[in-house]
Amino acid sequence: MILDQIVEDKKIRLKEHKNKTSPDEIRRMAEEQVKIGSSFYDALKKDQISIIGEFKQASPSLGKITSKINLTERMEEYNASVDAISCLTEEDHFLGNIDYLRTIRKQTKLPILRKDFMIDEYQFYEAKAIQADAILLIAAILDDVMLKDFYQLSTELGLDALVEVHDEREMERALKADIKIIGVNNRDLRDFTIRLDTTKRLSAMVPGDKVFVAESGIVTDEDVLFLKECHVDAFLIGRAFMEAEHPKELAERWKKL
Ligand SMILES: O=C(O)c1ccccc1NCC(=O)[C@H](O)[C@H](O)COP(=O)(O)O
Repeated sequence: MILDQIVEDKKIRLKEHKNKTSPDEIRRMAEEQVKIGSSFYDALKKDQISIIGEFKQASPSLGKITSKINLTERMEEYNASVDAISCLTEEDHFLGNIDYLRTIRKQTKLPILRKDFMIDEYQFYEAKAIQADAILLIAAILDDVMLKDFYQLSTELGLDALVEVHDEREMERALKADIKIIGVNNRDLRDFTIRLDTTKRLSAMVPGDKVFVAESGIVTDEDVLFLKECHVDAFLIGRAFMEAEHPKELAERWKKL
């Protein structure tokens, strides 16, 4: 499965990162950071629907999405219309980079989610050092012990954690670990098919005190209306915004629907 390949490539990248900035140094950098971004949790836990606008240049399912985007113009639109930013920092499959997140940080006080494949403590200190406000934990690549330990480490570092699940079993694991922010990825990572019905199916399991996020495959008004019926707190939107000339228009329309 693609996740196995991504994790293998991530291990190689991790070695490179650790050679460039040692674990001791990255911890020191993390400790020195003063928080700039607002709370990711608070941005999603509102009465109205929230939108997380993603920056991603490519993905395994879509290939290259954009040629060259004007980051400053995009950030002006995101700053005026979305509630949080998601920034891919994975290099090999999404063409992301931690420097990309650093650049975005300079242009916003909105909370930033570091979207990556977190498999090692080092990445959490790195996320803090580059001034991310939240990280993604993918249940499919973490066992229960790793999920618990990484969640605790995130909390200790003042990072919110969005825990991503794909099915009932992973949802049960997230609930058992008492995770506050749970996202359902509608993309089946075995064949990349999108089924928004996954959010609907799993919504029945989510207690009202959780922040519930629908991720992936949200591109039309009908998609937004369907997911609003599933009582989600937030949408995470990548492709539709990256391909739109003006993501602000889409975000404003979808909030009002
Ligand atoms: O999108 C992929 O191909 C993919 C493959 C393997 C792991 C994760 C993948 N996607 C990451 C995401 O979660 C999406 O970037 C995010 O939910 C936004 O999705 P979309 O709005 O469909 O671009």
